[in-house]
Amino acid sequence: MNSVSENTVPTALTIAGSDPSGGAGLQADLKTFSHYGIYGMTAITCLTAGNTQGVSEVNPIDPSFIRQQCQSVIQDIKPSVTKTGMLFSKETIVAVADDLATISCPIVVDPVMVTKRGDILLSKNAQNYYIEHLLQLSDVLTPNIPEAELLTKEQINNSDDMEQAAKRLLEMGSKSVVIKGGHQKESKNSNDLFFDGNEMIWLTSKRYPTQHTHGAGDAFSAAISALLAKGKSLRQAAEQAKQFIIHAIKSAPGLGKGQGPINFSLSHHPK
Ligand SMILES: Nc1ncnc2c1ncn2[C@@H]1O[C@H](COP(=O)(O)OP(=O)(O)OP(=O)(O)O)[C@@H](O)[C@H]1O
Ligand SMILES: Cc1ncc(CO)c(N)n1
Repeated sequence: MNSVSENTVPTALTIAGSDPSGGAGLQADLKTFSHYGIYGMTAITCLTAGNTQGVSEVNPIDPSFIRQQCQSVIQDIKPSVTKTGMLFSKETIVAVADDLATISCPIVVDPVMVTKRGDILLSKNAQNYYIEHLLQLSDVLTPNIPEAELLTKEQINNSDDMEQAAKRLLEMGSKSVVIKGGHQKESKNSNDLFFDGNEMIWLTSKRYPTQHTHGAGDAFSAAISALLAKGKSLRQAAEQAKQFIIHAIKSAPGLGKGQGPINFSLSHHPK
């Protein structure tokens, strides 16, 4: 095998599903990487027929072909960071874990399972495969609240519960966690929680009265990934990604008939 040459620019590989409407999934990841000047690469896990109104169909890619895509990339261009998004099936989680175990770069695992609308993006009971195969490989785990509940098997009703869940997810194997707080619809705030086993930090924001947050979770995790690729610390990456997502939600372009995408063209936002 040829050795992988050193990169001239930071790079990021996303192992994720496709959202044809362009606001979520690998499309959100690539747009976010570009915002930060990161060269983005993809291994596609599934094709969704989805848009701002929901996901109507999922067409999974054969796990052996997902591995082939990963290998094509990593044997050629070294990722500075690797992120996982929608994996959809148990078989894909296991296949992707095998590839991640051989990669020497920070790994961001976004355990995509369920959207705010309730679309199921992971087959039933597959969360246990995340626990067995992916948690211990992740440098940063970025669940939303329902995903953190499914992983810890504990309900989250308030910020104390979020703090307990963060501690539990580290005990379960992840090196650090950012729990995304966007699902607390009754709250005035949309606060996320960062914990690396040492520092526990609330990433605070008011909750904007908007439904245009399609793909916000993907973009937030992608921004953390991009900032890690640029050499930021975990804490800096989480804090700066939070500012990015606040601006991207505030200036959403208002596209689509449902939950519209965020704004990926933040020319004035610091990178
Ligand atoms: N209405 C809102 N106002 C401000 N911030 C928000 C709002 N909704 C979500 N966020 C922020 O967006 C980011 C994504 O959080 P969320 O919990 O929605 O993730 P998610 O469910 O994975 O998203 P998705 O599945 O839509 O990609 C977090 O930083 C969260 O705080
Ligand atoms: C492909 C894909 N990945 C992730 C999400 C969650 O935002 C979505 N809606 N679609």
